[in-house]
Amino acid sequence: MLTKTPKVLISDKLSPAAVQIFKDRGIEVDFRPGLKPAELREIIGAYDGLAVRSATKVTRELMEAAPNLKVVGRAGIGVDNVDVTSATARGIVVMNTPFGNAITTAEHAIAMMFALARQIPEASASTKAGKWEKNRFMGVELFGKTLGLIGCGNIGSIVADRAIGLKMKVIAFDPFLSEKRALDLGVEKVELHDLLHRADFVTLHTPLTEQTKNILSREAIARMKPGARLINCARGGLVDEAALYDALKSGHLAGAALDVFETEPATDSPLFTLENVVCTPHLGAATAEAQENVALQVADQMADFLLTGAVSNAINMPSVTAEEAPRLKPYMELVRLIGGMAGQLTAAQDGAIKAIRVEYEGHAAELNHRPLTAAALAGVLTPLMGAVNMVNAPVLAKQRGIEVAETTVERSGEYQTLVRLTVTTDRYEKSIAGTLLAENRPRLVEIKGIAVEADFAPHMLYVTNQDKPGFIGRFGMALAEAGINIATFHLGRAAPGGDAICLVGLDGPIPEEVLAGVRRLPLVVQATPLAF
Ligand SMILES: NC(=O)c1ccc[n+]([C@@H]2O[C@H](COP(=O)([O-])OP(=O)(O)OC[C@H]3O[C@@H](n4cnc5c(N)ncnc54)[C@H](O)[C@@H]3O)[C@@H](O)[C@H]2O)c1
Ligand SMILES: O=C(O)[C@H](O)COP(=O)(O)O
Repeated sequence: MLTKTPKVLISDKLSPAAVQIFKDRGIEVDFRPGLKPAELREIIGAYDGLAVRSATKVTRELMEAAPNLKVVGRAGIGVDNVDVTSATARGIVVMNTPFGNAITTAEHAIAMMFALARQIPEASASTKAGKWEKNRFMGVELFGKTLGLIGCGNIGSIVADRAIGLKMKVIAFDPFLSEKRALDLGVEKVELHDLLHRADFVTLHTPLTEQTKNILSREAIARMKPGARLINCARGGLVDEAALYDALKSGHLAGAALDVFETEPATDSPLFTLENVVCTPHLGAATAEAQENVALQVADQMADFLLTGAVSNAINMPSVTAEEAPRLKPYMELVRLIGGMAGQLTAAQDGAIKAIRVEYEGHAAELNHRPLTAAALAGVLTPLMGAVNMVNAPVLAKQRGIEVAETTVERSGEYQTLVRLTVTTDRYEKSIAGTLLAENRPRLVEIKGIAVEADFAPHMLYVTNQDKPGFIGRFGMALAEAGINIATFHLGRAAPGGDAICLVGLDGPIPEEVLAGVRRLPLVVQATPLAF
């Protein structure tokens, strides 16, 4: 959430509805579709949010030039034009609008299937050319034919519904489609080789990922039923275009309808020379209704995130609803503080973190934990790795093999609400717990199982010592002699004469030589400066 007015750039042709939403929500917005990549890199540094369709390539280089960028909003579904891995590493939220153009795109796939079956584009061009070639265009019926869906998610299932209405038999290959969902949709779940062997029409509806890239390879195309027709309204990279050309040219396939291409804009392709190929320039989502839907949705989602911290439809972080965001806000601060303290103490002791556990007790147990745990991880990791936020923290923790666990205890103990964070390194385990007091004031209540009540101050000094007479006097004197004012002073101990903790709030950072002096005092075990 920002304190200054956020600024958003719209770099693709979005409906003007998006501009209006941003303005209405008090966000500064610039509408600059059609910028060249270098021009975009020049100006992106000024923006907190970037709204795109598929034309803008949100690359690592672009994001490196965008130190203020917090959110990329995709007005549409496919995010293959966004380097999500780099965005995540940089702590940038990537969100899309998963449903806004699904019906429109499914309708386009059905339109393409009809266009292929009846050669409508060629027949139209011939008729307009005055040829009246009534005998040239012999089509095929869809009735009773088998339609093979590769990918049966939002769009695939709408295509299935419409095709069943046309009395087609629908089969689907989708590893994530359950038998129950297939049954509900009225489609038969099959393996890819079976689908290729049986389908008269094959239609693609998967995202473009490392797994789906080239899913219709030369070998897969060779296995398609002779005379079959292909429809691709998903992504160009799903199909080997050279192999498709060969299969169409040889007559192995009867036709293909392509809305998407490996390289876009596609202004030249051998496929364009073939009569049995129908093409549209990535028009799947191009209806007034769909464009209005995705523009409104992406603008609202981005505004919610920038203004309130609510997160919907993010690809790379857990959701936070608009209702949850204000409830989570004070806890976000609490976990940032206790996480930051744990991280600073870990950094001071040079331990390699093996595990981080976050326990939520009482009221805290009732909250949406995933974003809180992500924020706690960010708190721990920031002192060790530099700027980490709740977007990249879980990924960084995973990359470093840190085991992350969350537990909830519904019943509250001494505090009505409590969050305890435990960091386990290769050498020790350290826990820090905090609560929220009246008006959501964060309060530290426990360190290493020892009760220590303290407010967080921007500068603190954490000292562990042996609980023996003389420490407090010498410690106070050391700071006083250096002219350092103690703002707050908090003590705790495991047992009389045992390990003790002293946490002081200071008016500013402690100078190195004073810190060294404190470390040399008798009974002091360690002294670590903390900044929040
Ligand atoms: N032409 C256009 O203008 C246009 C418009 C919208 C969407 N799209 C494309 O359509 C794609 C699908 O959109 P959606 O809303 O249906 O997405 P979705 O996430 O709802 O569905 C995708 C489906 O693909 C399945 N899948 C994933 N990997 C697979 C694999 N290896 N093999 C088979 N199935 C696999 C998933 O399980 C899921 O069910 C988008 O990712 C986008 O690239 C294109
Ligand atoms: O993935 C999508 O939503 C479609 O490919 C639409 O792309 P577009 O917004 O560039 O039309």
